[in-house]
Amino acid sequence: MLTVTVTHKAYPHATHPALTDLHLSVADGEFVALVGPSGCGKSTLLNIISGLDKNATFSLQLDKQHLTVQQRFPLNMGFMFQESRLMPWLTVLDNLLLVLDKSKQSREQALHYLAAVGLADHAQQFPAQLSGGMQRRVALARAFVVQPRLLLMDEPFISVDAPTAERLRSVLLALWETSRPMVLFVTHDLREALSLADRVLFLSASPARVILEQTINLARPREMQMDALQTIYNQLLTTHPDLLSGICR
Ligand SMILES: Nc1ncnc2c1ncn2[C@@H]1O[C@H](COP(=O)(O)OP(=O)(O)OP(=O)(O)O)[C@@H](O)[C@H]1O
Repeated sequence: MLTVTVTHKAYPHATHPALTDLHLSVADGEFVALVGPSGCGKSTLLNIISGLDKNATFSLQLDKQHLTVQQRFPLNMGFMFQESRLMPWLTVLDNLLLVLDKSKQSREQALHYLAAVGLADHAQQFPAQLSGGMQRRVALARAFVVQPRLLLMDEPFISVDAPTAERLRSVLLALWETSRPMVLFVTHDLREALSLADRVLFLSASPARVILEQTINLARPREMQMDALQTIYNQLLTTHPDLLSGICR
């Protein structure tokens, strides 16, 4: 179990803190979606957890052990951002090897994950030779190739067309089912959150707090359970219309 508490985060010269007293936890093997309005602090939160942002007062506990910034390696974190963030001068394979050591075993592992996302035949191509959806699949493979215990995803399927996003979500779930890392998945999109997560945490406007939590006890793939999903969706919209303002429904 990972427990996160952000006591205070303010950007220089900002009139208000970006985050105060935000608390959440993720169980082993759990897929958690974070849904909240634009600007509430979702990316800030992931940056703090990842260690990219060190200017915050916060605590991370893994199985009740406090983790300092230097001690995060047990989490073996994988990342996926709003853009693919591939190195354009490296081949697809080398983009994966960048996050691994240079052993023969790593190369095999990278090729294994490229095959798992359907890109076995594209290992020697450069990112610019791939479509946007294929580049996201490379980014997914790169996130999983480190065999993360924690995966941080910041709106990874934003600005791709709906069928491509659907395909990427099913690739993500297939990868996740094989190793079951803890996932924190940020999205504006309530339907995306409900289709993926075990638990959805709804965040308030800035500074973000968890104001509602919804457990989704439905087997995956959830396209087979549209009626049950629609019921949860309708209940949320009926019972919490104010909380869901600013979220894509
Ligand atoms: N580098 C920065 N310097 C100053 N203020 C920042 C910086 N990054 C973010 N902020 C501010 O902090 C607040 C939280 O931003 P953040 O990007 O974390 O929100 P978000 O919920 O991820 O937004 P979105 O959903 O639009 O991506 C916002 O008010 C934003 O303007």
